[in-house]
Amino acid sequence: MGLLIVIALVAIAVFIFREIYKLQHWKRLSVPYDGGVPLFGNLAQAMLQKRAIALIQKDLYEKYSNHRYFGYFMFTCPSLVIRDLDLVKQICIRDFDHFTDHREFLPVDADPFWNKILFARKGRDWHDFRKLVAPAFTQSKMKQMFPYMTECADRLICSLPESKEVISMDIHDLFIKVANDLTLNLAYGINCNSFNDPNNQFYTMAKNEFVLSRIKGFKFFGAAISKPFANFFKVSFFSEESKKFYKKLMKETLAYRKKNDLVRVDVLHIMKEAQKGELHFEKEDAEDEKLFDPKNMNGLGNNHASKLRISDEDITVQLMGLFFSSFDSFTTYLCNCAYELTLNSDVQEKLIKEIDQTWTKCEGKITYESIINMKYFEMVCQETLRLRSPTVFLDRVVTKPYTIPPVLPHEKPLHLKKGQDITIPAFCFTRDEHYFENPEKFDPERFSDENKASILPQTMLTFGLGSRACMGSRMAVLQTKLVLFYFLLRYRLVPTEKTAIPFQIHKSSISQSSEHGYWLGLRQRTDSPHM
Ligand code: HEM
Repeated sequence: MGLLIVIALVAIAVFIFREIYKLQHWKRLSVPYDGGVPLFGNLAQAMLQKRAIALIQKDLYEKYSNHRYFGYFMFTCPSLVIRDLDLVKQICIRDFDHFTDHREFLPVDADPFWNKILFARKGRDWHDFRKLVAPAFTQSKMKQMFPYMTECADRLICSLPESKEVISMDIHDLFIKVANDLTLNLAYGINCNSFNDPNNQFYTMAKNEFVLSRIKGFKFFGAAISKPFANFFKVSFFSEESKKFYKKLMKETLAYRKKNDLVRVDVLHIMKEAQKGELHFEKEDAEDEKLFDPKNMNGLGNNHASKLRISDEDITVQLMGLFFSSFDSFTTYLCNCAYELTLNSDVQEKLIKEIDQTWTKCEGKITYESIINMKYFEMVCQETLRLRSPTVFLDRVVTKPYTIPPVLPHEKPLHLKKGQDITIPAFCFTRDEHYFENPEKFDPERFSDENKASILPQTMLTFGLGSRACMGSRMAVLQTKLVLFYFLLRYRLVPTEKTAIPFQIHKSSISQSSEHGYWLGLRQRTDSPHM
């Protein structure tokens, strides 16, 4: 017993010493930094739910306004925060081969399944996998899937209740059902109406699995501060039950298609094409090819022959990732856009006018081109991506040693070792007056033809930058437009007593969602050309 106590005390002492030593990381590298407490680093206020991570980063970003970078602690992990836009470009694009990976969210030993998702893959394995699936979300594929998206969005919005009164609701509840039904349709070709039948197995499973709960948050915090904790408790991103559910769903869908000789171009079909090595860029996807294709790495370039094959498990996890993105980032984006339209009725009216005109011009038969060519809609979506982007920061890990040469008089060469964590504070750039005048104002005119040239691409990082940028950005924006299109054809959004004004960023979320939900009013339109 006595020996056990001694061992425990020694282990605790070693742990504390390591934590204190880690907190000196930036001092040893002569990088400016702002303290941090053991275990929580600079995020203690976020853990106590007193200040959102976005705002903690913004405080530091403003404090170090004379620096191109500064140090901070993401829990126990020392991370270099990049303030300078040229450095952002260097890291994400020019010298990308030194920064090819994301930080490890869950160790492979704890959760091998999660580590098969493209986002979590590393180095050469990531490169080869991305190359195989890159043509999956291009313009030509979106066009092929467009009729399903339209039909689904229209059907869902049409099944909302009729009412002469303003309907007050948390629009997040509504959009999460939309996200479920749209994703199920796009991924597996399954039609489902979660408004009419909120207890259907697909929605129940997805809601339990993809809406992050406090318990999951606690598990992930444990994993973030201690790899042994993650490995010991086998902390995993998805539950065993949901893995089984989605594996079975895939198997049954494929069997049904085979039996009935059915071909449907959806994400499952496209992934199966990639598995057979039959997925390629189309001629019209030249722009996407530049965007989605990963860059050559470590000089191996295109001559490297990949032996990588896509397994059924790989497909299952990518489809679950699609659900997660839809439930999390896509729904937040949609809610934030609806919120800003509610508060900015002049913008909403202008958009409704454009929607009505488009509907009338197409005689109710909406096409891909008609949505893409709506200029004001694009401006509204871009401004939402700026002011209310779900993405608060990007992350990278140094995968090959790198030196940041000095530029400012007070700087020395900064040698970054392999494994050094990097944070790119996307939220802070969108709130910086150097880049956006009156940054807290929702103003789609920033993205008009006359004004948009002055916006620096590195300040708009919702979907990331460079070879690791989001592959679903086109799909996310297209779906957002379609849902809002059909929604605003039938309803106007108005504030109610319960609408949280001003917007407060959720204090325990890593994305920019609202602390007090999205209580908005829906007023049925009497002037709609849809009637
Ligand atoms: C509004 C919704 C979305 C937002 C804000 C978003 C944001 C992001 C961000 C910030 C990244 C990391 C980029 C980087 O580090 O440079 C990312 C990666 C990724 N996203 Fe999205 N995403 C959204 C929706 C989607 C959807 C719907 C899909 C699926 C079709 C998707 C698929 C991916 C994939 C596969 C990656 C990993 C790319 C790689 O590592 O090579 N995303 N996303």
